[in-house]
Amino acid sequence: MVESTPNEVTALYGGPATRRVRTRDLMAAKERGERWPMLTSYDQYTASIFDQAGVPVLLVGDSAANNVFGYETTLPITVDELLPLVRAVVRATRQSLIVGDLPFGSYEEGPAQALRTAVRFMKEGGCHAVKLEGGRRNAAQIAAIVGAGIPVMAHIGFTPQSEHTLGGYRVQGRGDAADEVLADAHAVAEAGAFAVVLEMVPGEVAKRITHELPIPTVGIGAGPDTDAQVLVWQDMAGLRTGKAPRFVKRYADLAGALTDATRRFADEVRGGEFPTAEHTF
Ligand SMILES: Nc1nc(=O)c2c([nH]1)NC[C@@H]1CN(c3ccc(C(=O)N[C@@H](CCC(=O)O)C(=O)O)cc3)CN21
Ligand SMILES: CC(C)C(=O)C(=O)O
Ligand SMILES: [Mg+2]
Repeated sequence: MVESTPNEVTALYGGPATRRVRTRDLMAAKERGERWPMLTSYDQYTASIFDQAGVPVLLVGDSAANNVFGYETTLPITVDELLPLVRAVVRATRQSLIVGDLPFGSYEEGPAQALRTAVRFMKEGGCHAVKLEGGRRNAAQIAAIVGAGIPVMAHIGFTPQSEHTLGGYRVQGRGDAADEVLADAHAVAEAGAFAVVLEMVPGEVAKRITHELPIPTVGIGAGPDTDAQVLVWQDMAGLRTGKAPRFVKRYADLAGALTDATRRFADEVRGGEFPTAEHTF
């Protein structure tokens, strides 16, 4: 058993904490059978809100490519573009564990490149762990980064950085292909990953992986039986409009709220109702 203090429990339940969540707290939560939430964050205000709301793990995802910078896919984003967002999220938080997502092209060349990039994320980004995509094919990269004392979150199943090989946004591991995803899951755990994201994997496959692996599984489109669940925050809060993936649940209508606020501000400026004396020096 991994030891846990009451503080660790409250952090994962979403209550007040006096210190950062650590990877061993997530392992302890798995052993207690507790599920936990994870969200992406790319800026100080959302980071601070999610941290205070008790989300134990925040991911500064390479999905900033499409959700911040307006690229079509995650492929174009660079380390230099993502690192300032990592720094912002780290500075704005006190209890969440911050994971930095290694961009496409920053780790595939081999363990040396992967370690060099991971070290930049820790030194310049100040995050507490890094994440990279790929199972067996990147197990050596995971082992090299972990060997240097940097916690790694793996990401298997549908890996957006390889969408052109996978043939688009498609569920991975259906039927016979389940063995491939299982082999990837065991490979990343053996390489030393502290957790693994399972993206768009059949629920039964994700359930089996979750039972077989000693490390926490984080599902996105992987059903209800993973140890944790992650969503892109703009999907969760309804800031992003348009058709969302089937695995998304919207918990707010931020796009609607912001559109309404914007229209009222614009109307009041046009009508001479803003500013008034109270806004004037
Ligand atoms: N805003 C946002 N949310 C995400 O979940 C997300 C990103 N961005 N960017 C990086 C990747 C890309 N991801 C995606 C993007 C789209 C689908 C999607 O359109 N899925 C459809 C089609 C599935 C199918 O064809 O079988 C779905 O209905 O789920 C899935 C995952 C997940 N990640
Ligand atoms: C969807 C999560 C797991 C991710 O990798 C990202 O947001 O970049
Ligand atoms: Mg990502």
